[in-house]
Amino acid sequence: MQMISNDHVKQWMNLQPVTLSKEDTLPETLVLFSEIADKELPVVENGHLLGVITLQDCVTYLYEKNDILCIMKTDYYAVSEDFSLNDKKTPERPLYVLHEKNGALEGVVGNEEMIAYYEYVREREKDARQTIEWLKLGFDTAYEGVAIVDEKGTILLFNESYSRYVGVSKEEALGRPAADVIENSRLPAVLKTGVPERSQPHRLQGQELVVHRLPIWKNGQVIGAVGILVYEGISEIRQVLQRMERLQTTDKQSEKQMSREPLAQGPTHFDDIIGESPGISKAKKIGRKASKAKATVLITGESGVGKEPFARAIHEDGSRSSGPFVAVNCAAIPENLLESELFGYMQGAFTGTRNNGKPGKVELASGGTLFLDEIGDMPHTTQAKILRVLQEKEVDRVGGTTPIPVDFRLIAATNKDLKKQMEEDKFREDLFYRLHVMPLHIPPLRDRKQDIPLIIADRLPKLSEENETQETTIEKEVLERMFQYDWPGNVRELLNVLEQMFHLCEDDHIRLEDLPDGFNEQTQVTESLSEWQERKQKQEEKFERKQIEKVLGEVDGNKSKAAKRLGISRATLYNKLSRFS
Ligand SMILES: Nc1ncnc2c1ncn2[C@@H]1O[C@H](COP(=O)(O)OP(=O)(O)OP(=O)(O)O)[C@@H](O)[C@H]1O
Repeated sequence: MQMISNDHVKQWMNLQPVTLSKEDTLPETLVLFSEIADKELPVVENGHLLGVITLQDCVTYLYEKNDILCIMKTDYYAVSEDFSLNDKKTPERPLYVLHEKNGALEGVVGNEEMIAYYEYVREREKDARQTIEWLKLGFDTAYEGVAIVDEKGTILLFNESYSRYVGVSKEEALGRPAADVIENSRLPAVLKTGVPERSQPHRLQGQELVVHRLPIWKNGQVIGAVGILVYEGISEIRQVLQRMERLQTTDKQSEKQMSREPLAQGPTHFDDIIGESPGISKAKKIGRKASKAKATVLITGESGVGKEPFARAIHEDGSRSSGPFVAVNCAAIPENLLESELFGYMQGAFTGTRNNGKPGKVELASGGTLFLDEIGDMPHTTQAKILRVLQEKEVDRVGGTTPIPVDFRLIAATNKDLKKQMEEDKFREDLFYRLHVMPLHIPPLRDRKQDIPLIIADRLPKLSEENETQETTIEKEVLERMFQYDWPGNVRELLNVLEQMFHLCEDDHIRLEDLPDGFNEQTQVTESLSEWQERKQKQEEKFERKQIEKVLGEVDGNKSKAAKRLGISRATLYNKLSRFS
């Protein structure tokens, strides 16, 4: 039995159309024409269609003939009730729907019915467009990466998440064979076998993922396949399992230990570096590649963007992960101590040293990674020495005579413009090119504000967990205000602001009034670093003051007890109180 769809004439035909009988005259017929929108009328006898009279003929022969049968035509447009109005270009003339078996006239689809049908089609298309829009949005918002290929394995659809996972833009991917775009793709194999592959581990860009590969069957044939990346990484599943384990463990102490350890250090794997913006995804893609290579990586980006997490992730993801990760902040160590810190010193190298000498960080990094942070602040003479170490692969301890072989991978980072520094003769050109083998730039937070909610969603539950409080929530308006802000201190500032608000807020809910002062000015804040530092200092003072007042309240104003609780001396407490007053 044929299913009747909304396009079939049966749904639209007029069951009581205006009809003529054999006895009708031409003048009577003309009067009827004036009442209808069609230019043709059916002549019916005993429910059967004898023929049709056209308006044109009726007018032409009005004064010559009276009998309609003389001008009746039989070349009418007859269809059965399952005729689809969507199938062919619908004729301008009425459609006469005849019963398939007995040929009786069942109804007519004239002008009015066609107008109603077109109106319905327009509405349906509008709905379809809206549905497609929603599907597209949902497709791109989905956390899972989804790719759809046709029977030849050509990519037809590719969502944002997939694009992020494989680091290829949609424009580049669409229309290309899946095997060219997706590393080790098994979608072509699934197209061949037609057998779904569910929950399979898959390595993509050095990242472990769980994937489903599902063939699409239609009318008994595989017409395509869907690839779904389910989790951002197997490490995420591990994290979920760890979280569950943590919930189950009764030993609270070890529970705290487990949750605090990674927090104190920050992200150490690419999966833990939060952000899905194109900028951070690109940086992660380069970082993953870098972890597989041996070349020196130069990480650039403003202060607080997360250069150290990237350096750690490159180390952890690479072949040297079992070796040490040794970090040196070149800006934090006084110039005269930097060389002995980096290269070590021999016994008696300095007057007053009684020990047996000390290995430097370069030596300590042997078998692992040396991370030289703020390399732009390294003095010229030290730059020459580090260059020699890189070229010769051996280090001379200060005061030593025999070079010591070293084998380390170097990752350098800076928030300075090294090219400009070279022009100003502050940075050695030869060292720059030695470092600039795999450049990795981390964009500032203001250029990837879509990462803000993700960082908050990651950090806030951890703060609650660390502080053993109820899960803290945040008002949407606070996020909106955060989107308007420029974040000169980048992720570091965001984490700092979040922590302040976490401690200040009432009833475990962060509201607009908990935002530090700078945010409550409606104007866009674009401030210099020094202005930011000054404002940050004020915020910290405000926060400190609130903390002290809170503790003083808890100990009924007893300053000795308060100092003890705050972990500071009484003198420091008095000092702070006098500064606040
Ligand atoms: N994408 C991120 N996801 C989670 N935490 C992040 C991210 N980016 C940065 N952080 C955290 O933000 C803080 C600041 O980052 P970090 O110290 O690495 O910045 P930096 O670029 O090295 O700054 P500086 O140039 O001042 O050394 C750290 O606690 C780091 O763990």
